[in-house]
Amino acid sequence: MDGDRIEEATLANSPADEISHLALDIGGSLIKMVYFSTGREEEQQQQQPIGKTQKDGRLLNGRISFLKFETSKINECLDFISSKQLRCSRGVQHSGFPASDKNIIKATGGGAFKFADLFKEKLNINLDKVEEMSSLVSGANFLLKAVPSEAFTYVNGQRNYVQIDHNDLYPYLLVNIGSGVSMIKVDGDGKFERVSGTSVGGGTFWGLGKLLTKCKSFDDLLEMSHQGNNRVIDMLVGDIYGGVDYLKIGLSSTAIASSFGKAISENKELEEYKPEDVARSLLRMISNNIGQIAYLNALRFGLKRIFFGGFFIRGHAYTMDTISVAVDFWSKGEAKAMFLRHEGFLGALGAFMNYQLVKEFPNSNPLVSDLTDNGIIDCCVQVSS
Ligand SMILES: Nc1ncnc2c1ncn2[C@@H]1O[C@H](COP(=O)(O)OP(=O)(O)OP(=O)(O)O)[C@@H](O)[C@H]1O
Ligand SMILES: CC(C)(CO)[C@@H](O)C(=O)NCCC(=O)O
Repeated sequence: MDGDRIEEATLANSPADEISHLALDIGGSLIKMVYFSTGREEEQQQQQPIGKTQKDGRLLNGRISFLKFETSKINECLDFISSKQLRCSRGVQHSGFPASDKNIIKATGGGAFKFADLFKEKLNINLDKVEEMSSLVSGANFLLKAVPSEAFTYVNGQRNYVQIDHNDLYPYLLVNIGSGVSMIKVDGDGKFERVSGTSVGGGTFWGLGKLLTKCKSFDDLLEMSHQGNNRVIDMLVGDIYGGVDYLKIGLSSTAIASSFGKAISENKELEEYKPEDVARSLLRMISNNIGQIAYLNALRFGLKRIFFGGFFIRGHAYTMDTISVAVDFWSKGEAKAMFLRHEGFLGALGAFMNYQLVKEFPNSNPLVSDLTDNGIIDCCVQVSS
């Protein structure tokens, strides 16, 4: 976790950068941070992509960077902000952002309520709350419209990037798999409805996985699941049907009939199972379940595209594969599961969009297409002069 934070921070924020605006999504498990930083003034002058002052403000080049912290270690996040604030306050004048923004941070997620007093006490910062579902939606819409190659399908171990037609984006189902899962029908910019949710989500995988395998980190649990074999613990159709398929109801002998079902008949203790196999069955059970509920909601509203976000996915091949297969299986190939490269940052990005700074991001701006894998989107924002 620390490694992630430090690595991304170093990459994202060179000494010359000035952080001006920062937004947070403080969730049940993780705090996601998105911030805008500019280069030095000389660089700005050299780089102006459009090179002109707009009637109502000026354009600044910059980059949006992404960081995450564990919510249980919120002090790390406070320390990070506090260390950047010095630079930020110089940057406020330097970049031309209004000074009044200095002590206000846009924040979404439950922690924007829970930790508001802590931010005030420790940093003298007021959290300006942005509603969680609307943040998720504006973050997803921003990424889908602004960032080329943001969305992809995952089929047979292959990522296939999807070109999004801006005129044909809506409606879609957004499934955000955080600690819990929210399912949102999105009909346009700011037009959405949370149609379903489930408490069996990323927190369940991490919580149960930690108890059952004694692993120390989420990434270790994922890695374990990668090594494991779910057939050791899951009861398959073939286990019940003596090795044959049950094709009349569309189930092959290798389909899971009952997640963790073998643990009953085998009469073994937990210690007798390999943690890797437990992790694999757990990941499969939760991913399948989410894929199925997502499909049912897509069916309910006639939606063909389902975008999956949230930090549970973590770009993990087996997770994406299980979700894709579940959606494909239940929809008989009618609905498509799609994933997002900035999966975990939808809410934080949405809260950031609430500053209404980013004016220039469509594909026409060449800087935007320069998305790197280390958590930075170059962009151009418009500020009042
Ligand atoms: N380094 C990590 N530490 C903890 N959980 C992680 C980590 N990486 C991925 N996860 C997974 O991501 C989930 C949290 O995802 P996310 O940050 O999107 O949700 P959240 O905002 O914390 O939750 P909610 O929206 O329900 O409040 C965890 O429950 C876990 O399954
Ligand atoms: C409560 C939230 C929205 C907090 O992010 C999330 O954890 C969630 O959607 N949980 C699922 C709750 C339910 O719909 O059963």
